[in-house]
Amino acid sequence: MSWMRLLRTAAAPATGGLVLAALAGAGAAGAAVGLMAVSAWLISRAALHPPVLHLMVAIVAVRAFGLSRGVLRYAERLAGHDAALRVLGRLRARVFTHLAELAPAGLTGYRRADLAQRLSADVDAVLDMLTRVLLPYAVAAIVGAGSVVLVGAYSAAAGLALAAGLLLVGVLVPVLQSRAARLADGRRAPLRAELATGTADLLHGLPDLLAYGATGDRLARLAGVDARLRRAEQRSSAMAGLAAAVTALATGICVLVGLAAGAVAVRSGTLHGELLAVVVLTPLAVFETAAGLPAAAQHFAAGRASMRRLADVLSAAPPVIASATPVDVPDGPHTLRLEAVEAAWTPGRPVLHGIDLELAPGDRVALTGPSGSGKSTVAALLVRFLDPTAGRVTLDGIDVRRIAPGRLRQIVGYLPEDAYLFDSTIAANLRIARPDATDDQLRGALAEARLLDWVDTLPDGLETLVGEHGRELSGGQRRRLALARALLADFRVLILDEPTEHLDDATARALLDDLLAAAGDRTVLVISHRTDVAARVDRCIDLSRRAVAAPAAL
Ligand SMILES: Nc1ncnc2c1ncn2[C@@H]1O[C@H](COP(=O)(O)OP(=O)(O)OP(=O)(O)O)[C@@H](O)[C@H]1O
Repeated sequence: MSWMRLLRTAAAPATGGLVLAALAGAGAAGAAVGLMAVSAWLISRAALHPPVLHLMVAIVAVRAFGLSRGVLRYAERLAGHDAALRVLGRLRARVFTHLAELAPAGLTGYRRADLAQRLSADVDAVLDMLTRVLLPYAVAAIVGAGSVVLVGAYSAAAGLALAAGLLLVGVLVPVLQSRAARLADGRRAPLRAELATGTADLLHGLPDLLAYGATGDRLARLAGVDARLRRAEQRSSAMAGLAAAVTALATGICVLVGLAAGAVAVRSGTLHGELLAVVVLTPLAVFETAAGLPAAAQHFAAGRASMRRLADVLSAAPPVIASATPVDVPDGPHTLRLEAVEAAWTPGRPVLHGIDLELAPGDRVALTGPSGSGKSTVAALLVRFLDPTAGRVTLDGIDVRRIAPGRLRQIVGYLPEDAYLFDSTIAANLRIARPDATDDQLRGALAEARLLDWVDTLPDGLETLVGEHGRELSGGQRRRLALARALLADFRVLILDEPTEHLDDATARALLDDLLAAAGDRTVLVISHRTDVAARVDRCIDLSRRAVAAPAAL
């Protein structure tokens, strides 16, 4: 998808509001030009001391232009921002939804901070594109054309000079400036992303960097990126200054040309002396409207770079595509199967080869194998984070590609090793699984996960804050809380990925026993390195004998 198509489709629903804003803006700028023209005539005419009644229409017009300018400017801001903020809201939701569709397999090529940047700053750029680029250009085009006709009607030469000055300030300078800004933005956007990811990396890895005394090196690298970014910003500011200078120069030249051409026309009798001030002063007001265009061109260059980054994310094909006509799967006991499955996260680099696996209702199966043998990939296939490149995954005999992903994930729950805990309360973390759960239901899930006794000792109970990434909890408590959340969701099939990783032996054994007891009659697939898991399950599958390196029959 091109950035232009993205902008067009994003702005299409707000066309009415944007047209209204452009008309109001043109009205406001036109009122400023009218105010200048009529005032110029009024002052010249009044100098000749005519009866005041001859000036009444002009006096009323001055008041009308003066009053309407503010009202119309307000209307432009209101309509323009209302339309642009609606576009912004819709676009942010669209980008977020697409990122959610891409996650997790489709996002491996992106860095988190970079994605956060796209979702915030790059989406915000659409607001600038509409209110600081599109509207100023529409307003300047309408008012510029009208003013050239007005001034040209009195003096063709002054009209031509105004047209040339407006083209210089509104088209030539912005085009040159946008070329320069494109070069600067080509450098600035990646530098900003590098600074954001580098800062996020530094913050996340601070304890380790401090431990190894490596902070200085990281800070120096970030300072280098910052310096390059500053230089790019300075170059872009210098261009803005140059554009402002050219605008001031063009305004002055137009006024002088208007004065010379007007004086000649007055002398030759083709222009009434009272109108000379109109020809000379009107361009001042017109250039006020055009003066914002070079800045608009800069916003355009920055906005286009952001829109390209968004178009790039939005063009990425999701790793799994939901069926347009999904098959319904009724509640009840479910059987999951992998049939001669091959899988790859990256095309051409298979991770699994010829895998068959059946999980019948109530089965307890352990999946073991060395690191990298594809255990988590099997889990990803079962919850359809990834589709097989060959073979199929079925639920009750139905290919999971024909089932709505949301429905499949209501039935099959995946508890990753690093299940995310939000920086909120215990209750809020549990209600992610079931927002309408009562406190009693939360307590029930905590009791099943053997965490209730501990929660009851806390002064704030369910309302206790768990800290960032659950930092206030021990490793075992974090796993149990994540398990309680999965139990609350009431998945019929539970996939537990390395539930006891990084725990000491005694804690790991107790947790594993509690996990399996809490799972009740659910189907459970435990992914684990631990050898003692085998004794606690019905069946044990060792992936090392079935991975790509050594494909073998089951
Ligand atoms: N989200 C992902 N994106 C890209 N490649 C991935 C992703 N997840 C896993 N892989 C790759 O797939 C291969 C198998 O990884 P997987 O995590 O399935 O193995 P594992 O047996 O679960 O390993 P571990 O025991 O270390 O967790 C690895 O080479 C890994 O790099």
